[in-house]
Amino acid sequence: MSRFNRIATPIPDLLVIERQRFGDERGFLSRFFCREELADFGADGTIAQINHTMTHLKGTIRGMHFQRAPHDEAKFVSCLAGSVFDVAVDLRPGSPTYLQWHGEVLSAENARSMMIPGGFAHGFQTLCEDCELIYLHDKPYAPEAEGGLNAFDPKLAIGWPLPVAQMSARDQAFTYI
Ligand SMILES: Cc1cn([C@H]2C[C@H](O)[C@@H](COP(=O)(O)OP(=O)(O)O[C@H]3O[C@H](C)C(=O)[C@H](O)[C@H]3O)O2)c(=O)[nH]c1=O
Repeated sequence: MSRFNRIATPIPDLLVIERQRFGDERGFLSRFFCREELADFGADGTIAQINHTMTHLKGTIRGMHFQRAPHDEAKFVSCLAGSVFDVAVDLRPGSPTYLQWHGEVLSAENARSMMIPGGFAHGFQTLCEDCELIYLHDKPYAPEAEGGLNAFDPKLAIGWPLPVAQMSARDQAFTYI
């Protein structure tokens, strides 16, 4: 019996994973990640780095970030506090869904994660205050290989749900495609 539900998206290989919860009067236990079980969904299972972000202001956008090959990292993104609109953009050369984006609400409540293969840009907008995300990366941080898309690039036309409340200067400065 798998402890994860696999939810397909319109972009091949980009998946939403829903964690099952085993509840009792104390609360619940859920398996957060499982190399064996998620391998069935195409996850390589290598974890090179785990990052944790806290974002205080509702409406903040972080992204859209990626690392260039050979540092192009797969990410397993989960929200453990609050709720975010999580977005991945397909940057894989030759992909039939090249430059298409898909967004999902990830929250502490819905126990959903975005399983993002290498070759995607990633970003999110917070839907409430004090949102905490955990990222599992299959390759280490390589600042020299970092790139970014402008979250408001008309060529992407990402449907952010809220007016933007805050963005880093770096993110604001990303040029349009
Ligand atoms: C990504 C990363 C950053 N840093 C350092 C670099 C900066 O001094 C500081 C903040 O980095 P940055 O402003 O790039 O953080 P975010 O804007 O939240 O970027 C992240 O958020 C978007 C949505 C992502 O998908 C990426 O995982 C990541 O790029 O942490 C590290 O030391 N290690 C790391 O792995």
